[in-house]
Amino acid sequence: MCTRKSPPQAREMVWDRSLRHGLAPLLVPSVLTPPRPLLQCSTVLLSFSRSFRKDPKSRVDFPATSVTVTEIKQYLRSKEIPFHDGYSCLHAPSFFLERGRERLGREGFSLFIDKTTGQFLCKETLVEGSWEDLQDCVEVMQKEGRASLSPDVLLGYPESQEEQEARESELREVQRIWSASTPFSDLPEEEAQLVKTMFGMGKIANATLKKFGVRFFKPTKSLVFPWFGGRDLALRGLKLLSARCEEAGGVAYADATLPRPSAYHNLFGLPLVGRKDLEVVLTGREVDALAVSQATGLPCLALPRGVSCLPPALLPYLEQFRRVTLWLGGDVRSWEASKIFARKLGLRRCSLVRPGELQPCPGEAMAAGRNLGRILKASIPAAHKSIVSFRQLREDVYGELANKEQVAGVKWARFPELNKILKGHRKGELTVFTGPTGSGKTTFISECALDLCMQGVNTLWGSFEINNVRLAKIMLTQFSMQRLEDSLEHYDAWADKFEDLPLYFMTFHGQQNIKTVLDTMHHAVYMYDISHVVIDNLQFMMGQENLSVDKFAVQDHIIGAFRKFATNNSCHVTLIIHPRKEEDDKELQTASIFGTAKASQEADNVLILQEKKLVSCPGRRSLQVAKNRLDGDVGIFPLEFNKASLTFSTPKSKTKLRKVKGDKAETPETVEVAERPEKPARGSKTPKAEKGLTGTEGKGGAEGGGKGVAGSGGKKQ
Ligand SMILES: Nc1ncnc2c1ncn2[C@@H]1O[C@H](COP(=O)(O)OP(=O)(O)OP(=O)(O)O)[C@@H](O)[C@H]1O
Repeated sequence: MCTRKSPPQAREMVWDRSLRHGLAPLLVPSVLTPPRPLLQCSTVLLSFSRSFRKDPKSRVDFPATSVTVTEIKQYLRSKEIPFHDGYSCLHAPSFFLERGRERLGREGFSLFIDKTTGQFLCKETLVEGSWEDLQDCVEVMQKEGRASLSPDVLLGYPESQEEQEARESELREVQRIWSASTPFSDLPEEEAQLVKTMFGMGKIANATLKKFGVRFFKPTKSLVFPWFGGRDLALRGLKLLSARCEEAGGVAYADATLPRPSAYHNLFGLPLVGRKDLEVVLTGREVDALAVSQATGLPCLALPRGVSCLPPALLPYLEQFRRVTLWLGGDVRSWEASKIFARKLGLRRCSLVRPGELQPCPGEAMAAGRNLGRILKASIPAAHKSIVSFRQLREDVYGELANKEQVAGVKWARFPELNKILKGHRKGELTVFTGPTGSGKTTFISECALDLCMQGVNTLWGSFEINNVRLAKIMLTQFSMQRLEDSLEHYDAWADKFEDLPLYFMTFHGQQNIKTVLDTMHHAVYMYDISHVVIDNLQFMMGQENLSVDKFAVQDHIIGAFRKFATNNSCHVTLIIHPRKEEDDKELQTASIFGTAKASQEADNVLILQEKKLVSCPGRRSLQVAKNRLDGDVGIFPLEFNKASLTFSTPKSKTKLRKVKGDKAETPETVEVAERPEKPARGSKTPKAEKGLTGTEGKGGAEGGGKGVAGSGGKKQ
């Protein structure tokens, strides 16, 4: 919605800051400096020379130094600052409040310090900053013998004129839409009912809509959800939800926010929560919050970006609740998200509504006449023990069986062949990807990851070989499907859309220490709910390890660490590994992956970019799935490269079908899939796979597609 541009200088400044912190949001949109949301932006302490740029992203940067909760506690104790250990934050008395203004007792503690990042927020004055800012404030106070500090002691950089104009024009737009939209009680009854039906909230009363301030914007036929925030509960922004009837019969919903999603930190319903409320229901959609609130009378909040993320900046606002029930939706994705968010919120206080036929999302449950209170009562505690019985697992198992398609993961839009073989992209898995040097590994994985990212998979890139500008250029070209060099006038329009993708880059380049990389990945998962990390490539983590140790052992250690990370964080890791030196005319096999068999054992999926070095057909590539832990189907399909858009596709003309020979797949002319093979006896060949089965002809080939896979069936951690 916002199209203003920032001057190049502004972009550079933000970029530099991100570089310093090791993690950069893509082409940071300083462009869209939003109205200051619930939180103040990062700040500069006047008494110090260290400075921070005031930009909307600053609050989500990677900390210059990581801090542990033990260190935070030790520091507070050493400074004799009382604190209370909360769920995601430590609570302390705010020193930004004048003496006497603060409320007494623990309940009055209004300074919240994130236990994972050290980031702080004073909920009374809305001053916020990094862990370093907080220490600076304490030092100044103690040095000057003061009991409190004025909130103004922390100042942000002044906005550039352009930034200020952009912010003001955005605010005007928010106000314009808000005043032009109509409260439901002012709509003719018939029209109001029609709109409600269109948005699946036929049973929501006008009184509920009024309580939450929901309106209708006629020009775009959208629902308007307001964001009231700040100390004065002023209008900070809004979300517009539109509905469109599809030809197939369903209704498609689309939303847009002002400010843009990365700065839209509205916990919808927050102004209705009382200071003393101890229980809350979290939903993924505003309409669901209305349903829960109306049906149960419980405090209910909707997350600003649904199931895609829970920004840590919102955590202080959820600290007051002793019980949080997550009812994010009725599908597997919502279920996975609720388990991940519960970890951030503190497992002990969270319970989850398990999606199921009788437990769809709240809006649907209400429409179907279900008892929402009863569904909430039946929610299950998020904390689980490490040893469970089948009784505790049986619902999970049933859920997986009943929702096979959703469990199979996110489908690629550009690679239907990959869906046929791998079924989808799933959280918590490790994919190892290899291919000859210079064959196009980075280019291919870039498009594969972009495809998923465009469908809402929050993605983090670790590109150690090529720098982020080049990588972003490749991705933007793939995104726009054209040579942007030839149409620079379209650059900004595409870049605007590209900026809204949930895409982040580590700013490392060249050799990196595995611990630093893993720390950054952990941080990104916490901050942005990353669910796909791409590492290009493993060899760049080998150099800094102790070289007196066998290099294969080092590689195995690194692969083990990524495996563990993927499992523990429900995050998919795609790891590019170079192959060993092979003869040029030979196809690669799983065993060609550099190092020991550990990579293929630990991986859930092994993908190989095969390159056929034919004089008659140079540059011919195909993608082989050599291992697929989900259901064992393996196969290979040809890829055609479009040099202008840097994209891959399957050639349209179908020619002769070639056979898959176990791991040694010949370059095919069309898709070939071999179903999961029976395990061969030790030492024997994989006869059926070697016969080259395709389609559903039979079962052959080991997990990994055949003889090249050493120790297939390696255990997950
Ligand atoms: N199928 C293809 N046909 C021709 N050129 C290609 C193909 N795929 C990629 N390229 C081009 O080849 C070059 C190298 O591609 P890329 O960097 O993706 O390879 P890589 O396998 O990742 O390389 P490395 O082994 O150095 O990591 C790029 O300029 C890219 O545009």
